[in-house]
Amino acid sequence: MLAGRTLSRVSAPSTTGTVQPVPADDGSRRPRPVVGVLAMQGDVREHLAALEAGGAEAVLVRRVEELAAVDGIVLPGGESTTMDRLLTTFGLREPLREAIAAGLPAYGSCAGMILLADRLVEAAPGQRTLGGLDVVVRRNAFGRQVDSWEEDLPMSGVEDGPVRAVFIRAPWVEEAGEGVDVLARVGSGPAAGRIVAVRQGNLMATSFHPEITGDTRVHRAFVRLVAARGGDGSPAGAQATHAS
Ligand SMILES: NC(=O)CC[C@H](N)C(=O)O
Repeated sequence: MLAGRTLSRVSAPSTTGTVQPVPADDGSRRPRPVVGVLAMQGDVREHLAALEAGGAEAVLVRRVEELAAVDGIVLPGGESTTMDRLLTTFGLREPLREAIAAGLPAYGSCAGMILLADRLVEAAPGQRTLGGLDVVVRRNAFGRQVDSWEEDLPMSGVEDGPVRAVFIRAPWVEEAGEGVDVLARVGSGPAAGRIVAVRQGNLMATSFHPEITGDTRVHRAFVRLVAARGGDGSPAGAQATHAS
């Protein structure tokens, strides 16, 4: 899918008359991966902008056909119980769950982390997740006194200094399975030491919202993960074709 898009969109005739690809913005010749943002509810626009700035072609995903066309997907911040209901209404729950289980790279921020968790503490009655991450996530973990919290946190896989972590009625990872890499923990305050960013294979999640800070390094890290999957011999996009 990636190669096809490049040829149709960014090819230009050279002076010798042969067709040569135009290098991408970052100077590499790799095409931009197509990354969807689940657009049921939440801060969809912020993720679209951060993904575009982070080197992806960002598209909305509301329907199964749109899901089948992406190389990776972002599950935004918002309200996980509402997204849970809308996933069923839009007929996306099973296709998305299957695509993630089959290896579609996914990044969840805040409510998105909740959607990716295999197990929840403080779930709303009847609330379901898509799963994929071998973690226990506690919803609204910071409690009433620390409803929102901001801190600069070092995050592994993100170079050039700490990221501004903005927590809004945020979850944290209460337990992480053996295959889960912890990327960041809260550094101070009552929640010090709590796990707030993780990666497991093609899945990433943060309790915080990098999409609202103007710092695109976390999205860039996810776009690299998506691009690596497409470029490592596995057919990019193939993971989602079963969903159509
Ligand atoms: N900012 C957020 O995404 C908050 C998550 C919200 N508390 C939930 O359970 O979905």
